[in-house]
Amino acid sequence: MTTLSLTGVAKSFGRVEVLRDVSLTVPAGTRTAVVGASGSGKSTLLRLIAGFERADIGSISLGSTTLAAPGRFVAAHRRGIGYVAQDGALFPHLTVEQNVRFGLPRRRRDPVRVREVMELASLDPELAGRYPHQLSGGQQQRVALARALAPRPAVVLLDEPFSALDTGLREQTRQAVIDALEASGVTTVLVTHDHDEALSFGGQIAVIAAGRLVQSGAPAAVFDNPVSTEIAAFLGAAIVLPASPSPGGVDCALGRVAVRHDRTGGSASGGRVLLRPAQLGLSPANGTHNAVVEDVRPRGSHAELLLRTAGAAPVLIPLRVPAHEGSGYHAGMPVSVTVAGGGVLYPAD
Ligand SMILES: Nc1ncnc2c1ncn2[C@@H]1O[C@H](COP(=O)(O)OP(=O)(O)OP(=O)(O)O)[C@@H](O)[C@H]1O
Repeated sequence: MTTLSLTGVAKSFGRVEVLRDVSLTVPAGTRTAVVGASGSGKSTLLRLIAGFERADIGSISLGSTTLAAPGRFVAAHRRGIGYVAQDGALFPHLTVEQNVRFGLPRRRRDPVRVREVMELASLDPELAGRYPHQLSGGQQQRVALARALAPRPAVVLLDEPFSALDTGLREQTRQAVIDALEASGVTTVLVTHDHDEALSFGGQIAVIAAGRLVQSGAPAAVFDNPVSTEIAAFLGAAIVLPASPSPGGVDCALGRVAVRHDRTGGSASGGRVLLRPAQLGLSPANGTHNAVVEDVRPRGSHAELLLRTAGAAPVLIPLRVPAHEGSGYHAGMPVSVTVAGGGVLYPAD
């Protein structure tokens, strides 16, 4: 178990700056998910840690060993880092067992260790003699993980390892991989563009946007208090409403809301308040209303409602309700929306 640290890392390809001033610490034995939109620089970051690319400036270290810094570069195969690619990158002409064994140095190709890591990755011993094309996508990814874990690396890097799997298999494989990483206690970095995956992967999430690390911390803390409304929307459904100051909070189209976190620096002029759909309660209006149903779309187990807030500057709010509740609403119906808990206040646009 070793701590991975990046300090002030930057990388350009030609004139294109892909990463800028990235600093990140992944404590020994913990898991961090780096999440960002396509092209934000996630894979490049992993490739710099793995030693497949050289940083222009900054340093990367593992415990007390500097892997990369001005004037120093440890080659990829000497870093003690395991890498799992998007498609697993298994050798098609080798069996499962041979693929896993390949992860071990030539003189230490111990069959006991092969069996041990296969078990760690929840791979049935019966699969040992199969070839990659005889496995499901999820099994292939678990073989790739077993191969990466076999030599007991200090760090494992996972580059979108679940993105090619379909929904059910993805969930199942993700949990098997998390369990294997947990049991091996290896320091891990996952990159993904999927916010749910990132929020449920480990103890830390790091959000990257246009090559900059914009926020990092415990997943619940980052989700609860995003640095910007853009990051809030990237991490999950977000409702952002104009807000003016009022005693004990702010006034917005849904009424008075307490401020849970103030990101305006204490501005007395209000701004915009962020709420999450799970905070909203909906009922048919009984007397006063603060919104009107614009549209109802049944979606099997749930219904998607679009609400238009009442008042001078209406805002559209998408909301999900269970199917049996959705049938109680129709377009044009006045409704009462309540807000539980506070919001996060941001400066006006
Ligand atoms: N070897 C390279 N030469 C030139 N440009 C590159 C190279 N590798 C990456 N880039 C560019 O760097 C930017 C970031 O790429 P990167 O693959 O790191 O992003 P990403 O966040 O992993 O994206 P995705 O989720 O789509 O894989 C992109 O604009 C990409 O075109």
